[in-house]
Amino acid sequence: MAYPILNRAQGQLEQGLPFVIYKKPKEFEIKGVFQRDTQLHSVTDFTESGFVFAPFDTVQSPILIQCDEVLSEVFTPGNISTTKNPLKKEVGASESYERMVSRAIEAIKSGQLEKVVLSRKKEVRVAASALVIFQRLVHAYENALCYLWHHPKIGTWLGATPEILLKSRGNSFVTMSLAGTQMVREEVEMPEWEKKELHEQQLVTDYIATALQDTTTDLKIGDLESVRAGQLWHLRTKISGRFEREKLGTLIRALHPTPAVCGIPTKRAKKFILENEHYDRMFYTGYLGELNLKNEVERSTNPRNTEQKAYRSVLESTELFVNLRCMQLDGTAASIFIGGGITSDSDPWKEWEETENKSQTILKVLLD
Ligand SMILES: C=C(O[C@H]1C=CC=C(C(=O)O)[C@@H]1O)C(=O)O
Repeated sequence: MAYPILNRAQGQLEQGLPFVIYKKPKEFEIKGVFQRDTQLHSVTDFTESGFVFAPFDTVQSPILIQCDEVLSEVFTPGNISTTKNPLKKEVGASESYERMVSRAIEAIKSGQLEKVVLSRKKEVRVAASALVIFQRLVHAYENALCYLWHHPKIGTWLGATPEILLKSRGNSFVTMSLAGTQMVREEVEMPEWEKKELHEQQLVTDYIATALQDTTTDLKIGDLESVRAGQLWHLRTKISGRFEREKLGTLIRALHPTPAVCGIPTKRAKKFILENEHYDRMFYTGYLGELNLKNEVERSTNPRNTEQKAYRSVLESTELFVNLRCMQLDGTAASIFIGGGITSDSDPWKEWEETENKSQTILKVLLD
């Protein structure tokens, strides 16, 4: 294996011990958090430190992998093969998804909901191992958080997500409103967005801004941007501000689940999801990442004086991502999770196609 940290992960898998290996967006480092026993730790008040893995349903506690050992290794980007042929799209499975989307549109038009994010699970057989898939992910998706997470009492998950839930250091934080999807067409430099997508994303931005008002100060809503995630474009607005460190748990609870993965109003959208999707999302559309992790930061004592030596200080930071474009791996059986936001302007067939397009992010790294 190209990286010793991957051998360490392989050893952990063989011994049936919990771990996570991951690469953050645009960073050139693979990190690993390894736990020495099989205990299932959970997060209770967000003062804990470790790697958090939270389900969509807030009724269940987030899981924590404890930092018994933390390793990191320089990552060198390069091409490794992923499939180049467009994969055959599933035929015939679309009807029940389209019916569910139509029910959601009716609920929205009748005023019960404003927006709801619906999803499904796609099952495929794979020959590649978890570690091989992880390596393909980190090479294919430079701008995503790519991860392989394992706990013997829960299972194995992998993914490449473009969405930040919360990034905080000291008293400042950044989050984002990400919604609206279209396929990349290489002949078009920048995508054009329809009213439906702009509306869908604006709903998310407005919701987040309102949800954060009581817990934060100096709230800034950034510009609307088009961002690329693999073969997909999304609309994104960065939202930043300041908060009191002791309120980290309140902030996370205010953000999750955002209308980018659940809907508006949250409670009714969640009820609609639980009653209509007919499968368990588990950790898909939950969140994952570093919670109160100590990171060494290089600082200059005086930025104007270049001769003065830099010194290292240790800062606690939290960096959480929404668990999108992910899969659960059980031996050779992979379940890929995909979904999309439904508003009154949605077209059931297009929504089905969007989930098919999103599934390519993971399918691309599964085939041999
Ligand atoms: C729920 C998913 O995407 C969300 C994030 C970005 C764009 C979305 C959309 O266009 O609908 C969704 O809100 C998913 O990819 O499974």
